[in-house]
Amino acid sequence: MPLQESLAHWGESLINSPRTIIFYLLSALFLINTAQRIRRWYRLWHIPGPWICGFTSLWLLRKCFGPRIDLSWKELVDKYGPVVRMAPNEIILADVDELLRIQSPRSVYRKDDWYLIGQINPPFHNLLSMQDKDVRRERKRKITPGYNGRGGDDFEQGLNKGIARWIELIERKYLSTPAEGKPLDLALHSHYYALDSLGEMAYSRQLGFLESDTDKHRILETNEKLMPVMFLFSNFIWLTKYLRYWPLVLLLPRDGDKSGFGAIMGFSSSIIDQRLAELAQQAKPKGDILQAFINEKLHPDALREEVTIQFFVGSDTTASLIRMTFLALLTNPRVYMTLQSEINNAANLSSPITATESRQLPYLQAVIRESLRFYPPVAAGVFYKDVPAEGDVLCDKYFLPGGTKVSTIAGLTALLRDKRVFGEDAECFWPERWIEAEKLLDGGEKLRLMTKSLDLCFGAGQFACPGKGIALMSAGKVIPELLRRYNFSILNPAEPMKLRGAVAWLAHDFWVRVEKRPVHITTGTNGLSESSGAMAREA
Ligand code: HEM
Repeated sequence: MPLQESLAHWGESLINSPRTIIFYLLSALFLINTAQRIRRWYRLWHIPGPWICGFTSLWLLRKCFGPRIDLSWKELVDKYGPVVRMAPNEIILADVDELLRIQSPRSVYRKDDWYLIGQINPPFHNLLSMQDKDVRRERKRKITPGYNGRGGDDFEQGLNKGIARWIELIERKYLSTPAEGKPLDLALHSHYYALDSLGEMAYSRQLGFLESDTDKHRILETNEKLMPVMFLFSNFIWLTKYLRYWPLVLLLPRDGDKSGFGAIMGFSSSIIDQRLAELAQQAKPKGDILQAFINEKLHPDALREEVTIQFFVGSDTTASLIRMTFLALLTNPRVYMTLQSEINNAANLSSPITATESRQLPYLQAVIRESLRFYPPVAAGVFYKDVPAEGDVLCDKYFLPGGTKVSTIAGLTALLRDKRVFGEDAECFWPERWIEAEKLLDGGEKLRLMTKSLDLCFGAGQFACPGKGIALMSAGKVIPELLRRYNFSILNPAEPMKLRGAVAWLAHDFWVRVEKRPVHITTGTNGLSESSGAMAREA
């Protein structure tokens, strides 16, 4: 009896004390959480990686706040091998053949919810944010002709206008003399150039960044603030889903915004409406990307999404390629001088240099390839693909159950600095490696291996970037045109540029001094003379 009584008393006190109830509830939650974590750890226990990454995403979270997450991923690959666990369900893959296999047109891997960060205008989707394989294939089929220049216009016309405006701006405001220095921020201006020339190629309009020399609609300022947030969200997919709901949806750009990419969206919408109205009045079709999309009978909603996404994915990346090439040149005087003399010695170059001429300058092409290798423009993005439901085996060794997220970009920096492929000096910027590889008497094998890795900068197979040709043409024309006209030097050698990886590279304060070179440029086939101001204004 006394025992029964004391047990009943103990039971009562357990239930009656609120503190005790809270204690038991918290303990139960803790046990459930621990059990879940152990279950998640066990799913991929056989994948190498830091032990903490098997239980929590804290490692990834911490790296998201650092400036160079790509180098942290490389360290993991160097230490653990080509398949590494970086979070409980997230894998880095750094094997070229496996990356090509899982992205091939027949692969049943699909885009993960990570791509929802590319859905700039919910509920509508663009090619980047679409996940359904069949819907994507159909959309890509329709938009590819536009990216390949089948709108009719030569993309070069648009690029020439962008180049002319940049030169006109330099001549007007940024030419330094021994008596006076006029610093120019190459980080900012390369982005202005990328946006302006995309405006020309996408819908034959100038966006006016270079002409006004301002961050119109505060696009870049907003981008700079938004990208780190998006980057953080993109690594925590469950958060990304909430981005579609109030109040987080307010962070996303919206058609009609006065600033940020929403302003470009609004501008694109009005241009599309105007173009459709003109065509209805039998106006002569233009030859730009928009026209190519219209020719493929894209719905007006799809037109708006596909035209606008180009500015999100095409401007940061192209600007990054241009500015990182300049950074590499200005910090390697020998490479800089070799390239300048190749340009000086090339006979009868047009002005601006045509895409064909640019492709015929071997050292320039080697410099651009090396710049892509050394600073891949999207090396800080994960671009997860989901393992199909039946699971998959990577590198003949590692079984991944269905639903595991495999990053097809996180392994890129490790691959592009792999000494077995790029040589013992893979950690150095050295364009000659591409020229030397071409000379080897190995039937082109080494060059093929190097190029196979490098091409992964643009994704592959069914996910490959359709803007690759535009980006390479854009950089291939503007870089030599600026180098033949001006001498550039870095103003702050200790920290030439402020850089932070957040999917793309956020760069600012790349201050340089620009001086006119004593070279004579004859008016070439494209009509850009030494004084290009008149042409820029006409354009
Ligand atoms: C150096 C410049 C560029 C680089 C390195 C680059 C790289 C990439 C990468 C890695 C992807 C993602 C592949 C994946 O999902 O796995 C991508 C997708 C895409 N890029 Fe680019 N890009 C560049 C320039 C451009 C330009 C200039 C445009 C447009 C004018 C563009 C348009 C797109 C589009 C629409 C997609 C989505 C493709 C799809 O989902 O099938 N990109 N790009």
